[in-house]
Amino acid sequence: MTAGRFLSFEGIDGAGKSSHIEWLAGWLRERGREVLVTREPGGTELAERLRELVLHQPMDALTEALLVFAARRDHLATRIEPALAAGAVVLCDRFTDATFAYQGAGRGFDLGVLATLETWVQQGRQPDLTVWFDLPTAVAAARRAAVRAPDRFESQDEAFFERVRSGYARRAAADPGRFVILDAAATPDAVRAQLEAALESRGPW
Ligand SMILES: Nc1ncnc2c1ncn2[C@@H]1O[C@H](COP(=O)(O)OP(=O)(O)O)[C@@H](O)[C@H]1O
Ligand SMILES: Cc1cn([C@H]2C[C@H](O)[C@@H](COP(=O)(O)OP(=O)(O)O)O2)c(=O)[nH]c1=O
Repeated sequence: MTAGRFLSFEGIDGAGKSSHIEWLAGWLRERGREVLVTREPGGTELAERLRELVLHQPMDALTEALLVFAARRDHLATRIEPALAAGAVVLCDRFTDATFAYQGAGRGFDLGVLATLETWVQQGRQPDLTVWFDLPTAVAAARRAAVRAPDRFESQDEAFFERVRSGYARRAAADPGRFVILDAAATPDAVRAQLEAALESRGPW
């Protein structure tokens, strides 16, 4: 049986992740792969309920970190691990790098506590590949303003998103073999071409 592959997609809000994940799912299905498209926080009934709270309910940074990891635990145990065991490619819109970027760098929450939670919850599981859609915060802000009402994160100021972007840069530097960095300020066609080239170079799929 074909081995499962776990891909995560990261970037500040408005970077273009959602727009490209569906395209990539089609690209993989054309190659005969079983694909699970999912997201965090979310991906299970319980985790989607926690997502609603995290995105809309006021809470402190520790509560926020515990809830995203609780959601992650349920998602990993009941959906991601079974899909990987069945040979699927899992495309996950955000994973633990987002926690280090948003709760860690963005909110200033203790990175050591996050690392402990990461170890407990993931028991060694990491994405095989993480695609970081990187772009200047002002470009992402302009895209967000054009399309949707902001949640608790999207309503943060530009300085917050600068910290989040730096947080992603540190995670990428610490694990360069796992990360692919895309220039997400490019046109949609150019972003897609970068993504396709990155995937081709990591095949066969
Ligand atoms: N490369 C791009 N150039 C211009 N606009 C884009 C690009 N990629 C996505 N968009 C638009 O920006 C907005 C945010 O994209 P989205 O995929 O929802 O981002 P994310 O999931 O990373 O928050 C959407 O309106 C989308 O159509
Ligand atoms: C996974 C995760 C997401 N988040 C935040 C980042 C995003 O602002 C928000 C939801 O992510 P996302 O699904 O990208 O939002 P949208 O559907 O609006 O594009 O949750 C964290 O703060 N920590 C986390 O661990």
